[in-house]
Amino acid sequence: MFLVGLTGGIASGKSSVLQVLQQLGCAVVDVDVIARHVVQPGYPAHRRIVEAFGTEVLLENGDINRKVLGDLIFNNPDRRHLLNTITHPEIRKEMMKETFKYFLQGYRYVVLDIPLLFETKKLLKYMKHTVVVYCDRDTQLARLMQRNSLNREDAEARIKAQLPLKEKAHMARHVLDNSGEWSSTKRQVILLHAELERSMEYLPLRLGVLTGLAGIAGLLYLLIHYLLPSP
Ligand SMILES: CC(C)(COP(=O)(O)OP(=O)(O)OC[C@H]1O[C@@H](n2cnc3c(N)ncnc32)[C@H](O)[C@@H]1O)[C@@H](O)C(=O)NCCC(=O)NCCS
Ligand SMILES: Nc1ncnc2c1ncn2[C@@H]1O[C@H](COP(=O)(O)OP(=O)(O)OP(=O)(O)O)[C@@H](O)[C@H]1O
Repeated sequence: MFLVGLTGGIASGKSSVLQVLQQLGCAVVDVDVIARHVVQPGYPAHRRIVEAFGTEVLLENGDINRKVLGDLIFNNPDRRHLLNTITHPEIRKEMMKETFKYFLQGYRYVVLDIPLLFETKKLLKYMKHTVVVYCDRDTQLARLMQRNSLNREDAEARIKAQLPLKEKAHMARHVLDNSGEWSSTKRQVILLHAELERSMEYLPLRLGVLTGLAGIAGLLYLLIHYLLPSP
């Protein structure tokens, strides 16, 4: 099985792309969904967030007030780092569990939507393919302000909390440009899916070649050690 790391910037369109890949039959893991799961009341990360940031980051029902916590961390790198050290190990554990379940189900590859793949770098070495969902800065800002009902300043702070999207695009093996119409992005996703599927066709071939080479090495070993007369 191999892993495909899907990433991008805040509101660049990762979830929308992931949804299409899921509809096409891919095994997908959404790290933002996991990040919401591991901070529910009763989970260790929830307790540690309250210890670190105080009860003002809680709603009346005990859930994390995501708007308040977001405003606290997106404007302050130290607080952001603190939240990351609390949540990221829990997120990674859940991610591994979900990926392993797909492995047991026989999926040949899993697409993981990891917003901070290039920032934290911890998971990069496990990704056979990296995909960046890119859009130009003005479009990103406008979509973020609209989706999260944010003013320009707060939206810019959220964008600045991540590596520039252009830099991420340079680092990725595949780039999907989501600056334009959604129909254009969808076409790019379908082409990417076809490419990932094709790359799997070579897997049995590679396994065959490796098995063949191992067989030849074994035969040579037998020949040298048992069949050839000792000098
Ligand atoms: C700060 C929180 C409460 C804000 O919640 P909110 O519902 O407003 O946003 P949501 O979780 O949907 O995240 C939206 C996007 O924000 C960006 N983002 C989230 N956390 C971070 C972070 N620590 N640093 C930089 N960008 C981040 C990502 O692009 C993400 O896709 C939440 O994002 C959070 O708990 N973050 C810490 C966990 C984390 O790092 N998640 C990112 C995936 S590893
Ligand atoms: N091509 C597009 N045209 C118009 N709107 C779009 C397009 N692609 C995405 N959007 C909208 O932009 C917003 C951000 O998209 P999406 O939620 O998929 O991004 P994301 O990268 O997953 O965001 P985040 O990780 O920050 O939650 C959504 O409101 C989505 O409907």
